[in-house]
Amino acid sequence: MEEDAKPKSVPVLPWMRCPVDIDLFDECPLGLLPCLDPRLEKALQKIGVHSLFPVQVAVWQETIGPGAFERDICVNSPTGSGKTLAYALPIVQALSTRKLRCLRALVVLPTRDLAVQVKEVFASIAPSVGLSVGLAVGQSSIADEISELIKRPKHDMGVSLDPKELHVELQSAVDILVATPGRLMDHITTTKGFSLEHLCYLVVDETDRMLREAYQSWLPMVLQLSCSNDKAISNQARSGLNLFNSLTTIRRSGIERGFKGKTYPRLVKLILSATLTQDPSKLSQLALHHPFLLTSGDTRYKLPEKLKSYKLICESKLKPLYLVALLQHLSGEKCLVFTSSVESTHRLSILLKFFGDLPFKFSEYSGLQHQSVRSKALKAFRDGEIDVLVSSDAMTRGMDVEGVRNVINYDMPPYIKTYIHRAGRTARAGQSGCCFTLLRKNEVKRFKKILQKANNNSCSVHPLAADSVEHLRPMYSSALDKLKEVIDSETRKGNAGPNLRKSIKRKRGTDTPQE
Ligand SMILES: Nc1ncnc2c1ncn2[C@@H]1O[C@H](COP(=O)(O)OP(=O)(O)OP(=O)(O)O)[C@@H](O)[C@H]1O
Repeated sequence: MEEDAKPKSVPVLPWMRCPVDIDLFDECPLGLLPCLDPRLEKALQKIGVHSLFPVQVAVWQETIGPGAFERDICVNSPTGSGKTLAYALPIVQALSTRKLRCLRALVVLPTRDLAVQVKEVFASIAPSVGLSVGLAVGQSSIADEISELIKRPKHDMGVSLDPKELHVELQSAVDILVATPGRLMDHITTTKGFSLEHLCYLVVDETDRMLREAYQSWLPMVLQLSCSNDKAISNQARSGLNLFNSLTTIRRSGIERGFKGKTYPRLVKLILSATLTQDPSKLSQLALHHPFLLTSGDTRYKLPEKLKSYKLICESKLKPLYLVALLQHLSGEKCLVFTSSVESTHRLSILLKFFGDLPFKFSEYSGLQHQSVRSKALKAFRDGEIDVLVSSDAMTRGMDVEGVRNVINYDMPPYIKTYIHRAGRTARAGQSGCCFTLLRKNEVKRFKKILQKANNNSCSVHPLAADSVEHLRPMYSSALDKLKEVIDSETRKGNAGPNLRKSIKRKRGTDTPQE
C-alpha cells in the first residue's frame, strides 16, 4: 500500500453508500432516447447536441416515465460532464404539458455569470415547447427585472393597468427562473405577484458552495414558501406576498406512500456538483425526499478523463518568470491563470502589463472588479479577443468557456475541491486539456497528497528551458518597480485595498509580488 493511501471513507448517510454509477451509462443518440419530445429533439440538434452524455442519460432515466421524479436527485459528476443539460432537459420536458403559465422551476446558482450561462442553456430549448425562462441576478435594474418576470394585465384598449390601484391579478411571465440567491430574496420580499406557490422543481447547482454560504437564508425561505401547506400559504398571504394571485396549487398532506407528514405534490429537488458534499448537517438543510445519488465511478472526487496534470517547481521569487515563460510556451492557446486571492490577481495582472511585449493578450477577472468590467473581460475571453484570463477563484465554479486548453495554478490550490473546480475549466465535454501547477519545493509533498484524493498519481514535471526564464529577469526587475508605483497611486486614490498595499510592501523584501 502507498505510504499516503488511506482506507476509503464510508459516507455517514446510508443513501450515499450505494449510489448508481454514471460510468455504467453510455452516451445515447437523441433518436434512441425514450419519450423525448420531438420538439426538444429538434431544439437540441439546433444547438449541436446529437446525443446525450452519460450523466444526462442517467438523470433522464430517473425523471421520465412511470415513477418520474419520485425521489430527489443528487448528482456528483466531474466538471464538464454536462450536468446543466442533465437537469434542464427533464425539467423542460416535464413542464412542456403545462396549461397555465406560472413559476414552476427555480434554479439557484452562486454567481451572476454562472446564472447567465445556465439561463442560456434553458433558453435554447424551453421556447420550443412554449416555455418562458427568466433571469433574476441583478444584471439590470429591479424594475426591469420585474417587468420581465411579472405579467402586467392589459386593459381592453391595450393600456397597462396599475395593479396597486386596481384589484387585478398579477401573474408570472416565466415558467422557469434562474437566479442568484440575493436577487431571488429581493423578489421574494418585495416583488408583487412573485410567488413560489406553484413551484414543482428546485435545482441547487454547485450545491456544496450554495450550502456553505447562507446567502440571507434563501433556502429555508424557498422551502417554506414552496412546500407550503395551508398554514404556510396563509402566512404568505398575511405577509402581503402573492396577494393578488388567485391561482392555487393545492398541496395535500400525507396521502401517498412515503409522504407521511409531507405535502403532495411535493417540491422535487435536484442537487448537483463535481464535489458534492457528504456532510449530513449541510445536506439536511435541503430536506431531501428519499434522495437518490448518481455518481461517477467509485471515488468521491474525479477529474475529467482527458485532463493531464503537470507541475513546475521553482523558487518563490521566480514564479512570475516561470509563469511568463510558460505562457510564452503555450502562446496561441486559451489559458486561465488562477491565483489565491483577488489581491494577487490584481497584482499579477499589473505586473504582466509591465513585462513589455508579450505574445499573448490577457485580462484580469476577479471579485475586486465591478461586475460590468468583469463580465466584459469574460466576454472578451469567450470571444477569443484575449488569450489569457488571470483570475481569482470567482471563476472556478461551473464557468464554461469554449476552447480553454490550459489552466495554470499560479498559486497551489489549498484543497482537492479547489483543484477540481479550477482544473475543470479545461478538458470539458470529452475534450483534452492540461493543468499546470507552480510549486515551491516545500509544497510538492502536500500537493501530491491533494492529488491523491482524486486518485491522481501521475503529475509529471513540466520542463522549461532555463534560458526562457533567464532572459526575462531584466524586464522583471523594472516591472516590479512599476508595479509598486501603480499600487502606490491606487492606494492614494483609494482604489487599492489595504491588503494589497501591505502585501506589496511585504513582497518587496522577497523581490516578488507573490507568496
Ligand atoms: N449532450 C451534449 N452534447 C454536446 N455537448 C454537450 C452536451 N451536454 C453538454 N455539452 C457541452 O459540454 C460542456 C460542459 O457542460 P456543463 O457546463 O453542463 O458541465 P458541468 O458538468 O455542469 O460542469 P461544471 O461541473 O464545471 O459546472 C458545455 O459546453 C456544454 O455545451
